[in-house]
Amino acid sequence: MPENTVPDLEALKKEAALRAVALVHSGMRVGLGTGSTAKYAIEAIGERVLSGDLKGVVGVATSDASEALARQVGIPVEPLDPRPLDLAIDGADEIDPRLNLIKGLGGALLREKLTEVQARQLVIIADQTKLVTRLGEKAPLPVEIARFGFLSTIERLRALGLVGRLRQPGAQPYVTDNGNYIFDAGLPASFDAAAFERQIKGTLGVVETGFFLGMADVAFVAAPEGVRELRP
Ligand SMILES: O=C(CO)[C@H](O)[C@H](O)COP(=O)(O)O
Repeated sequence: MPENTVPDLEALKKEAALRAVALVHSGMRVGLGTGSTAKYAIEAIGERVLSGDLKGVVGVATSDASEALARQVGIPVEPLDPRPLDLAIDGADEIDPRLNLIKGLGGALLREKLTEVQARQLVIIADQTKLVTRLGEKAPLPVEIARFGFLSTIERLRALGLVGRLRQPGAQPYVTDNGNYIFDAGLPASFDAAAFERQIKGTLGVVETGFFLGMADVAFVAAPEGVRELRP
């Protein structure tokens, strides 16, 4: 690529998505992620379903938006049940060198975690801007909290040292598919992610955090030089 050329992020996201979709085979139950990168994967699975290349594939969607898109592109969708998923494909907001993740800037963290924890293989797709040396470097940690008493929950989170704000894109707070709010928390420069996760999850009013620790099996990360396959 010539110097000073800005990489086309959408093209990179699509390249990463196509690498993941190559892992989908007929008969699989596949977790369908949420966000602008996962969208390319859902569209590509749909194309393979419609062309007859993939038969008997069923999607389990991680958001209302992904479910609508999946149905639109021809992927049969089922609700999550206790059976394992063969594969889940999703984007991420940050990916550290051990493939620990921050997810949830798209607001779907709870359904993503519920779905992806049941996947035999969690495949992350991203462009290179999502790589970080430590979680919290670029993105806040989304924390899904109950609406009832949310100001009290936020006080409790602040008492843990989390500096942040309620997600509020307009006049009203952002509401997740589950009817909850999101507190976007800046993370300290140094912390033990697993211990911090337990502490935040143990806070009254917290529903789930955007830490996805030890969950990803592989990440396809696209850069102008090509797609890298990263493993923990
Ligand atoms: O966690 C997510 C949604 O809850 C997304 O996977 C994450 O925000 C990445 O999205 P994008 O591919 O649009 O950058």
